[in-house]
Amino acid sequence: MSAPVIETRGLCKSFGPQKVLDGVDLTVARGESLVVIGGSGTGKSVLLRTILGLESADAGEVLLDGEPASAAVRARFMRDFGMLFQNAALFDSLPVWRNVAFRLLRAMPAVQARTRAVERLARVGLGPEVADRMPADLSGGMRKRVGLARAIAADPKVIFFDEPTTGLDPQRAAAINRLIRDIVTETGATAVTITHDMTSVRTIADRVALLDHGRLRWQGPVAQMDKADDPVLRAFVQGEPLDWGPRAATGPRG
Ligand SMILES: Nc1ncnc2c1ncn2[C@@H]1O[C@H](COP(=O)(O)OP(=O)(O)OP(=O)(O)O)[C@@H](O)[C@H]1O
Repeated sequence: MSAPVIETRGLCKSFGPQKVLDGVDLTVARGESLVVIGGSGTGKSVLLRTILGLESADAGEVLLDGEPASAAVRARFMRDFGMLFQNAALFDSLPVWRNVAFRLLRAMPAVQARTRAVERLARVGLGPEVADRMPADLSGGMRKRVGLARAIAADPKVIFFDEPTTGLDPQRAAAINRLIRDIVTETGATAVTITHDMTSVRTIADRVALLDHGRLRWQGPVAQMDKADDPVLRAFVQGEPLDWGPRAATGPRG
């Protein structure tokens, strides 16, 4: 069996006195679609950033393709990596096609990069007329599609999706979820998604990991998520309200 594409061992990260990651052991197998869920502020983004080397861990390690994530290993990993950012993170001064082709333009002539960008736009349901528009002229759903086209432009083997449905209405969110699932299946890419949108989880995930209080509290195939008897997972999946009121310390949940 090949080494996991991503593995974290005992990953810890604090900000001042706040312990955000407290020994996270995570593996992502080649070709699987893992969705990391957890409440707001539970450290999902910090976990992603630490895997990518944008934050340094206080303890523990990250392995990429089975090797400790040195600068050289990260550089190799990033060559086959694509990411859809939460707010699509498009460059507002560049037309759509240049956003999509941003990395391609370093590797091929502009004409070829533009052709590829138009193909990728088509894959996410956007016509060639969108290629020359500016990001500011697009709706939120279109921007997200452009972000997705950019994420897949260079045929990545690993794709991260950071809150892919944030800011979209339910129908556009469902369309993005479907696109992500289809693209991941088609390309065989390894995918890691962070979200608290349960519709995304059900559409995108092969496997689910619940982050809670700095640790992975539950992991398993998406099909087992509804049968699991972990109370924190159940509360999250069913969207039970958090108790923030004055009774929270002493009274029942509610
Ligand atoms: N650079 C930083 N400096 C200080 N605190 C930080 C920093 N980055 C994150 N944190 C804190 O770490 C905690 C986890 O943040 P993180 O963004 O990972 O949460 P999240 O699970 O992704 O939340 P959400 O679902 O709301 O995006 C939060 O309390 C946040 O304030």
